[in-house]
Amino acid sequence: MKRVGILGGTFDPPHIGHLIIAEEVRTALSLEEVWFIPTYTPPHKNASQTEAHHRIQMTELAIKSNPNFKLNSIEIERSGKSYTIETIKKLNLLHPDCDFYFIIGADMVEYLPNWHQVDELVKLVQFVGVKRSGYELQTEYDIVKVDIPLIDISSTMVRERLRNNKTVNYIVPEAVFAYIRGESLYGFKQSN
Ligand SMILES: Nc1ncnc2c1ncn2[C@@H]1O[C@H](COP(=O)(O)OP(=O)(O)OP(=O)(O)O)[C@@H](O)[C@H]1O
Ligand SMILES: O=C(O)c1ccc[n+]([C@@H]2O[C@H](COP(=O)([O-])O)[C@@H](O)[C@H]2O)c1
Repeated sequence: MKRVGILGGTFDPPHIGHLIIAEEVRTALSLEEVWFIPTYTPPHKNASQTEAHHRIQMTELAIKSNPNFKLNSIEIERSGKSYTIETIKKLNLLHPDCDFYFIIGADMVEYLPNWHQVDELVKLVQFVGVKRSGYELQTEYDIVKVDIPLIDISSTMVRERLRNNKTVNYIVPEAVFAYIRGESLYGFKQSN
């Protein structure tokens, strides 16, 4: 069986935290690939203000230098609320040769009890949790924990910095920052 990690996310925008956790888990668990799956509408947040096509493009730019990272647009194509159980059922059907590992930060680990049909979901896919500042990795569910360096970066922080015209150089990959500037996303106005 091919061992494949999944990193689902709103990626609004993608940042180096996403790339680091994907690579740390990939190497720690000997996964062949990690598939980045942008949500259409995240189940637990307000709909993103950033159109899906921008989030897809930015995710593609973020992962392009890593041959083990792939973009999968299954949730964007499905539209509506991106319940993970629907995605996993579909992926299991489409890829019977793959064993999937769904990577989540500790914020999502804490939230797991509220996920749609979680008791069935945890039987269909192996969750992998990584630490995140301000959240506990403790859970009643049978997840694999991978120890990673703590990365205190979030898309919220990136959006906030851009709104205040602060640079996000090195916090997001260079090509993503160039895309944000080119498309004038998040209210960023280039002054230097
Ligand atoms: N710095 C980080 N450390 C660990 N996990 C992270 C980090 N950033 C994101 N993740 C995890 O990556 C997945 C996708 O995250 P998402 O795209 O929502 O980014 P985010 O930074 O959490 O966004 P926002 O700030 O808008 O909520 C989630 O499982 C989240 O927990
Ligand atoms: O299916 C659910 O109920 C569910 C609840 C919360 C989060 N998720 C998934 O977890 C991933 C991270 O979510 P987010 O919104 O923090 O980017 C993304 O793939 C979401 O679809 C899924």
